Amino acid sequence: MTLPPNHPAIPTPKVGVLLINLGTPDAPDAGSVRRYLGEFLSDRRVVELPPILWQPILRGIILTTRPKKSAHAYQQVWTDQGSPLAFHTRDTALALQQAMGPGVTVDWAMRYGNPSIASRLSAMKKAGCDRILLAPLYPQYSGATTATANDAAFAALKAMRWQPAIRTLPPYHDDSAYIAALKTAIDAHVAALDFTPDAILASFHGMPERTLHLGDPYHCQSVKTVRLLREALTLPVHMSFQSRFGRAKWLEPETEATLAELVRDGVRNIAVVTPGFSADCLETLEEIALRAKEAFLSAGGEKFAYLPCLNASPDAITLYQRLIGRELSGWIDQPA
Ligand SMILES: C=CC1=C(C)c2cc3[nH]c(cc4nc(cc5[nH]c(cc1n2)c(C)c5CCC(=O)O)C(CCC(=O)O)=C4C)c(C)c3C=C
Ligand SMILES: [Fe+2]
Ligand SMILES: [Fe+2]
Repeated sequence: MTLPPNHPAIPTPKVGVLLINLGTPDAPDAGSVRRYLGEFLSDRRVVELPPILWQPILRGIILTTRPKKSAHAYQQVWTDQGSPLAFHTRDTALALQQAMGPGVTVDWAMRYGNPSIASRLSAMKKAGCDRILLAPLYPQYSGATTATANDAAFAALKAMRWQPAIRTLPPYHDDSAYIAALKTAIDAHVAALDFTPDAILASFHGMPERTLHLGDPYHCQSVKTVRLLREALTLPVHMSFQSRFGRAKWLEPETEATLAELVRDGVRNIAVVTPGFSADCLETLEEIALRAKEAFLSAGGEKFAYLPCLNASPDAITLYQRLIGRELSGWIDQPA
């Protein structure tokens, strides 16, 4: 049968993996930060208030005051490669592509800002990917991170006549490969320090406390990660939540308050890790490595080290190959 002239060419089927992270402004200036925060904080998975109440506060107060302050913070961590969150996520995709070989197409996208999930899904589709694994890089599941990343992907698929088949990466907070990657990285970073920490503090991004009561598993999954880390590491491991936003009650204990309390309990030398972040970003490099350090030292602490996220390290690539290879079972001949 001859195909009609407008019939789409049928490409050779390919498997794709889309790594997804939160998103970041395009530049560290107030205008770019305002655009980014406007999109991020209008997501009802992030701020769970009726738009009729929230949008006037967002547009009238937050977006008129916060972008300038946040832009200043971004300037302190920005590099010649751009925003750390973006370039670490890009480097992770490039290294994973190398590791997985040409049988799988690995790409990356951001939930807010660029490159958008819709644009990368469309590019993958054009490149012939008919089976795509969405991989939100959040070890602990939350509606505000994992679910909204998948929502954005499904919203983009809604506009496609011929959709690829989709799978999504489950949370990996208690996966032995994740705990092993964290342990290897933490042990190596601690061994390279010029002091021996009295303790480790694992600081997770906070969430409004009501999300826990409404059934979001983020808090419990973070607690389980810490329990498993305690079993894997020799140093004592404490836990806290950072990055408070707004007036509601957030998960406790809060990071800076915990650091001050640790000093009161006699801890002088500390190493802080952020196992809930797959890549270093504003919240780790500015809030922890700069501001929390300052708070710890002013409270009477003596030595503070921030240990980097897994980023695109060989440990991270081994981890993602394992997690992703498992989810691609039946889609590729041999799980990676
Ligand atoms: C209601 C507000 C927020 C919720 C809920 C929230 C959850 C949440 N966020 C991350 C990871 C990241 N957040 C980052 C920045 C950031 N987060 C909020 C607010 C909420 N986050 C704001 C306003 C900002 C922007 C910076 C600022 O103005 O202070 C980032 C870093 C982005 C970057 O560009 O580097 C990450 C990563 C998680 C994991 C999470 C829930 C579990
Ligand atoms: Fe956040
Ligand atoms: Fe912050």
